[in-house]
Amino acid sequence: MENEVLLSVRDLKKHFTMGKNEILKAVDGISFDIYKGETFGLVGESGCGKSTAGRTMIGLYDRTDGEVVFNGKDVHSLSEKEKFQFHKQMQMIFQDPYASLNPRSTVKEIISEPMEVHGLFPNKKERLERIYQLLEDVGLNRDHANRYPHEFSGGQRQRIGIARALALDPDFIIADEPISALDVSVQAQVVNLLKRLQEEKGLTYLFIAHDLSMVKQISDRIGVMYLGHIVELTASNQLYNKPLHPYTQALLSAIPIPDPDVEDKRERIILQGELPSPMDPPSGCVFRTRCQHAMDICAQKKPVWQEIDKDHYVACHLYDEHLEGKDKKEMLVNIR
Ligand SMILES: Nc1ncnc2c1ncn2[C@@H]1O[C@H](COP(=O)(O)OP(=O)(O)OP(=O)(O)O)[C@@H](O)[C@H]1O
Repeated sequence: MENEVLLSVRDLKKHFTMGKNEILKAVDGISFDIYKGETFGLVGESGCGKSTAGRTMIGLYDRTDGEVVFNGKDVHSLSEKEKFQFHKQMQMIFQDPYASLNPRSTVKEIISEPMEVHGLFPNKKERLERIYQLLEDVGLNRDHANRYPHEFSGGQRQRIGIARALALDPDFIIADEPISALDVSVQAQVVNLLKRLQEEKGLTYLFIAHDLSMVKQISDRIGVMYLGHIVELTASNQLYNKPLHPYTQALLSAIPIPDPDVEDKRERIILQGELPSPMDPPSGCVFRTRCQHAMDICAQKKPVWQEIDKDHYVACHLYDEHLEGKDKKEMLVNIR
């Protein structure tokens, strides 16, 4: 069956003006499609532009350039009326559920608010029934409705945030590091909940995270971000089994393997130094990975975004056509 595109991002840029003449290129030309019903994972280290990409896609930030097309419409060119409708279809779940829930509101009020704003379930009794249903959908119960956020654990608070995001029955949810602030034991529960809700409600997710191990479990396809760019994009399994970009290889090698025999034998690629600033980005990923050989080429020109295997895209000079034969072999040997 042909994949149906729900959201299409084309050469999207979001730059922040910092000082007089200083521009921070948080997102600097990213392109990908998200298919109906899938989970698209966006991963990369802190500061690479994942959240900014998500916020620009949902229209919380204006774009600097490029476009985001959702259900055939350009998100940044909607009329006020269209915007209102659009916000019903696209929701966001945040990293810190405590900060995103009003501490002075009860759970009932928190979940009710988006419905009130959009005039859904005007009948109070029906709305309350809907709130109870949403609480049950996320593994809480109706007794929780009159309590306040501080009375809940981190995992439960994230469930409240998810219930609120579901209140308008959206098609698409951006989950921005939804499990990073939670205990490891609770993380899997929230991931399982998100998966179950996806199946039950036919949801499409953009799942933003810095931790590749968890992203693998939930994502169908993954885009790897580095300093405002996507450097590799493919199906989740393919990315784990055959990572092409040295940066992806380095991120993967940082994930611990539970089997000590395998863990002892494998070679780790350590990312070197602090993550460089997008205010003053280096050319390529050479300072973070071991790809010393590509340094000269990266400084000269940006690598081309190309499909190396079926549905497996990468932007890296290691895969340039002109680098056939000995040069290419040498470079590949040096990063593996
Ligand atoms: N509103 C803003 N104004 C100015 N700079 C910003 C703003 N939001 C983000 N940035 C900068 O843009 C860059 C990308 O930040 P962003 O939060 O998108 O990265 P991230 O990959 O989501 O990282 P994290 O996981 O730490 O949130 C960073 O250098 C950040 O300081």
